[in-house]
Amino acid sequence: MSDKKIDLTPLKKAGVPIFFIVGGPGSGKGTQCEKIVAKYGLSHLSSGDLLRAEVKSGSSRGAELTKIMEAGQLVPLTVVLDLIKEAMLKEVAKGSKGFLIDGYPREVAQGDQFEAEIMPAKLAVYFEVSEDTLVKRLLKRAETSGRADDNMDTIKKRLKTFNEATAPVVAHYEKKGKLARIKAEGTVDEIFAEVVKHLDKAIKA
Ligand SMILES: Nc1ncnc2c1ncn2[C@H]1C[C@H](O)[C@@H](COP(=O)(O)OP(=O)(O)OP(=O)(O)O)O1
Ligand SMILES: Nc1ncnc2c1ncn2[C@H]1C[C@H](O)[C@@H](COP(=O)(O)O)O1
Ligand SMILES: [Mg+2]
Repeated sequence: MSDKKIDLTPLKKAGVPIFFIVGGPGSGKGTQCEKIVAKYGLSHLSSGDLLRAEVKSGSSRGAELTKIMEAGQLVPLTVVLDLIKEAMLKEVAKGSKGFLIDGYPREVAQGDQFEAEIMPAKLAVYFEVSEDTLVKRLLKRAETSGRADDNMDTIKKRLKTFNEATAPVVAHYEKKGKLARIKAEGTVDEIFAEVVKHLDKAIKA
């Protein structure tokens, strides 16, 4: 990352569809995105994965990012948005058919800034899952994930951040008529069947 302005012309010219994928920690965003990629061939960019890669790269801000993520808090908007822009540009250069932006927006301002600077999203897909289920899934994932934030202490903090900062995102896109609210307590395939209904409709529109 640098302070240089990112030239978004190729991304804007591509004009491909963009879907925001929103949900609490462990709601199944990554799991469903994998299935969407397999069916629709869209490019999947997870803001959390991009941040973890940035930490792994050993960049100067890695230590600062680790601290924020282990505290279950949100990293600054410009840091995430710049990582997403760079990743989108790389995908567009490879001929991307469209994007799943997983874990973004985490706060209303993130969505507004993304849409103002890049392009409006077609739809925000929201996976609605109870806190009990989220905790169960994350504790199970903790057995194998190696993720520093898959522990009870950080999970509680991530849920608090979700309720305070991200729940308003859901209301924001609902008000704009751009929200697909999907009850996501069932099996992966049951949830995916609902996802397909919404994506097919949005892609045709
Ligand atoms: N429908 C489901 N039923 C049971 N387990 C599921 C379901 N969907 C996903 N999982 C599992 C897979 C993972 O171990 C865990 C969390 O799913 P995952 O796709 O990683 O969530 P996520 O991407 O929303 O979480 P995070 O925000 O932490 O990255 O739950
Ligand atoms: N869009 C984001 N804004 C701020 N912080 C973010 C964003 N996406 C991820 N993060 C940080 C905070 C999260 O707790 C961790 C892990 O993200 P995840 O999507 O759960 O993998 O990264
Ligand atoms: Mg994920």
